[in-house]
Amino acid sequence: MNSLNQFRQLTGQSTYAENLTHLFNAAIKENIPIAIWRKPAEEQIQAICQISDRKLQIEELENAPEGFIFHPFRKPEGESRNYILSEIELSQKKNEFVIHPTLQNHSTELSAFFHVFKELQSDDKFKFTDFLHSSPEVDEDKDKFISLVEKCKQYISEGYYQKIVPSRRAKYGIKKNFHPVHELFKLCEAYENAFVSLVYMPGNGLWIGATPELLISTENNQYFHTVSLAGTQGVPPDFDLSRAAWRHKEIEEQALVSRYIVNCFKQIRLREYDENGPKTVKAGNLIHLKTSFKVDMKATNFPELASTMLQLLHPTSAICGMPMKPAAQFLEQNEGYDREYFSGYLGPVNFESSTSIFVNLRCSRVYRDGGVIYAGAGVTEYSIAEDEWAETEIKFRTLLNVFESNA
Ligand SMILES: C=C(O[C@@H]1C=C(C(=O)O)C=C[C@H]1O)C(=O)O
Repeated sequence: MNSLNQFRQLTGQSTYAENLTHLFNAAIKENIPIAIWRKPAEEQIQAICQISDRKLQIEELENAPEGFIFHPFRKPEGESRNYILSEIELSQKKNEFVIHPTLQNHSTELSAFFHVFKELQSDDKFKFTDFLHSSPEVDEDKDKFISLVEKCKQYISEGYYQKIVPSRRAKYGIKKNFHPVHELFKLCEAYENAFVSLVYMPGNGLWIGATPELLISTENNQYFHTVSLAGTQGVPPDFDLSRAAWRHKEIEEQALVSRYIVNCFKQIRLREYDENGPKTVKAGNLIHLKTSFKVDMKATNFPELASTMLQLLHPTSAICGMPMKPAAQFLEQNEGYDREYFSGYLGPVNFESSTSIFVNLRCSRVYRDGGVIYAGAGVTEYSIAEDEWAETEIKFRTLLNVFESNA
């Protein structure tokens, strides 16, 4: 029997949640990259994994094979991969495995993988945490973050910067029955407008998140989109968006991000774009200000706009600061830890003629003994340090409220 039929037999009787859980467990056990995601306002979850050992570093999105980009905040040195090739696909729509033709020469690996998958179908003792590293030391000192914000403000008032986005991280415990795939389903249910993701990359760990921030997207090689998202307020669950009121600080902070995007368009002499906003949008327990930008790549004759803008935009002033290079250097010298994939970018590339790449916010890395959660806050000359601390606390709640719920 060929591998594909073997797989069909294995999955035919199970629900999508069961198949996805076993696929995830098999990927963790075999130490192979896997990405599982659900796009904003869509119902279907999608999963891909890569069993061949090709290590791709993708820069040009337009000609990339179907896959998932997973890129850290800082550009990694040397030859590290930032891409998961779609070799085995499991979509919620079909609930059946699709094996890509590129795997034809890898039948030994494929059979070995099926074998592990099959074993795991009847192994209720499997613990994904056994295959992860232990969590690092994390400095959660409030005073240190407050003085970092004060230092940002001081440098801003001296005229070196207009905005800096310092961040911090905190540890949390995970329940005994915590399983990332189950948590992913809960996040999809709780945050229908978020890009929900679960990614495992050998050597770079396991990441889960529900981000509100699009970095770039393209549809049918015709329309390009990006957004500027900034300004944050915590709101109750039934908050009426029309009642949102914004202070000068947030309006200016978000306008800076929009200006940054417009400047990127200017650099490449792109003059025709639609700009819509700023509007108030809800992201779980928070509201933000958002402006959307849209470009017709055919009419403007910019077929490589997505790759070009990805290089120019990241890291945007929503997550790093303005001007970008000195702000990145300031963070490197003063933030006191490596952000890794937090505020990097991630998303599916060239799936059904569309690419959707998001900023990795409201995310957490899961370790053997618990999780580490990340959040940042935009600091301008009008910031109050205590408020920025409170903002990072409520950003943590986006994931933690879901992880702590018993659903
Ligand atoms: C940095 C984060 O969020 C970014 C910063 C925001 C702000 O400073 O108000 C708002 C949305 C995001 O662009 C985060 O969620 O950690």
